[in-house]
Amino acid sequence: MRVEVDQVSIDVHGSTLVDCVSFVAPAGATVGLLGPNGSGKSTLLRAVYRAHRPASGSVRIGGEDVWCLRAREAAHRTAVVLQEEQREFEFSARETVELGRIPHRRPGRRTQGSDEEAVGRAIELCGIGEYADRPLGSLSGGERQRVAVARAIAQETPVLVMDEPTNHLDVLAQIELLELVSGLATTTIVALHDLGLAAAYCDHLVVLDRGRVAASGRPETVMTAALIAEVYGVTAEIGVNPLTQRLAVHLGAAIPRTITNPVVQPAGRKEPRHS
Ligand SMILES: Nc1ncnc2c1ncn2[C@@H]1O[C@H](COP(=O)(O)OP(=O)(O)OP(=O)(O)O)[C@@H](O)[C@H]1O
Repeated sequence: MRVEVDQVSIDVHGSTLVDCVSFVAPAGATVGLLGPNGSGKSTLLRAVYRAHRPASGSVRIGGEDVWCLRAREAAHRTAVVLQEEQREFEFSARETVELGRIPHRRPGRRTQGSDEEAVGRAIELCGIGEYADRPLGSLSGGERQRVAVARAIAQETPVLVMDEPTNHLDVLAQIELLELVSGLATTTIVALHDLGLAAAYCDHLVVLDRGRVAASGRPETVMTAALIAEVYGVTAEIGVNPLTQRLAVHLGAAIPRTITNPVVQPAGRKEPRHS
């Protein structure tokens, strides 16, 4: 299902955290949302999964504005994996994955066969069968993260929103997760910090810088040394990974900042991150 983010601006306590952001995630695409700490990725994602109403602009999923959908309809369209999920730690991993089926249940109805199938499939896809019956509180951060992904997959939505899902994961688990996500038929919007993984596994990248889109497009066009220097302030070289033939990002060093007397900046003007 296609996701259209159209001129979305988000204000919190009088500050504009996301400023007129637009992009389209075609049906089935994996879109990587990049940007330094505090650039507005999580805030923008909250508008996509209908947790924060934008001050202006719209998010349309399958052509419908998410704020015109009832909560249940929205939960049928979008599943979410957040950075640090607060869950009931006494629930088992399997019970946590079963929570993904709640939007599919009629009030008062028991679990159906289709629920069990979806949960079983998600547990297998995410490789969590070994500890499916252990309480969440006894699992490592990485294991809990996989359970959160399995819960979202069990929800069987056409759209998946993930906020830094590779946190806590070892290198193998990070690669497995991105291979899994990029292979799903769902439209996925995923906030990532690892530029190499984003370039290698996403179909489209959107780079935020201080709440605005600094670049958007296919990884080959977006992921340039100039963009990384401008947005992150780090030297970089872009190449091809000889093992995978995918795009590779080699990071160099921090570019020294030149301080240009911030005291005399006119009100409202943003100081360049680097010069
Ligand atoms: N409720 C709030 N009140 C005030 N400022 C906020 C609020 N929520 C977020 N911010 C600020 O908005 C900016 C964007 O935050 P956001 O969490 O969206 O960034 P991010 O790109 O996801 O960052 P990170 O990569 O560190 O997770 C930050 O400077 C943050 O401090």
